[in-house]
Amino acid sequence: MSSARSGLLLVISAPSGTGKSTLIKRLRQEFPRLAFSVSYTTRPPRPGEENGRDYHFVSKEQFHQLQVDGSLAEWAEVHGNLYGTSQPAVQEMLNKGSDVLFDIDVQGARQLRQAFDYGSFIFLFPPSRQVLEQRLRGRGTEDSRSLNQRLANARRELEQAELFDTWIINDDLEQAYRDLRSVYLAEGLRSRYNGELMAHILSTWTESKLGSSSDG
Ligand SMILES: Nc1ncnc2c1ncn2[C@@H]1O[C@H](COP(=O)(O)OP(=O)(O)OP(=O)(O)O)[C@@H](O)[C@H]1O
Ligand SMILES: Nc1nc2c(ncn2[C@@H]2O[C@H](COP(=O)(O)O)[C@@H](O)[C@H]2O)c(=O)[nH]1
Repeated sequence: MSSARSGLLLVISAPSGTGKSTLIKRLRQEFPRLAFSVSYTTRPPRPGEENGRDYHFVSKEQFHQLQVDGSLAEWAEVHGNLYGTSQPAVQEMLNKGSDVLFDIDVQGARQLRQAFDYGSFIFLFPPSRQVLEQRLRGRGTEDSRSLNQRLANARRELEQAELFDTWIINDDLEQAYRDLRSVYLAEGLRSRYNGELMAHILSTWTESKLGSSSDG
């Protein structure tokens, strides 16, 4: 017997360059049921990024209007740009029963913790500062100002890792993916059954116990 459940919220945070997007991409390829919360940002697109798929790229004025309209479930200034989660888009995905994945910073995760009374909050650690810097440099997307800002912010973000339910070290990519996948599957299992179903099972147990005592 199964019961209806609303979608899961899977919130992933990490210092810039740790590998969130890389792992999220793999998870979404394996689990197409997993919807992605496409954020708004005032950051300019990087080569290869697509408006509406990676982000909704907006001006500061447009972002401000979204704030005023109350359309953002959370928002934050991250590495000098504004980022925010679309409240109506997330609501629509949850209403459809989709599981929703968020790639957001620690400030945003903190706000989502308050906005929703459930969800699985995952923090990814880079194996070291040196490796994080290598990955950011290797990605080749940041100018030196942005790179330094992202590295400077990393320490502050790591210091807030206690906010999260699960920590995963993204050293070996295969291992990190297996860990992330396991967390997602375990969350699905945890939310599959609700209190009503458990009460039903308990009630049948009580009845059969009464039956056996009258037999004996
Ligand atoms: N386990 C890994 N081993 C080696 N390289 C990795 C690993 N994970 C990710 N990378 C590489 O590190 C770089 C940064 O990864 P990615 O863009 O996924 O980081 P991110 O956390 O999403 O960063 P941002 O927050 O800036 O969007 C990429 O070039 C990616 O290919
Ligand atoms: N608080 C929020 N943070 C967000 C959101 N979308 C992305 N992010 C985080 O911003 C940084 C930088 O991302 P980048 O793509 O410019 O490298 C990273 O930590 C993201 O997780 C959001 O909607 N809200």
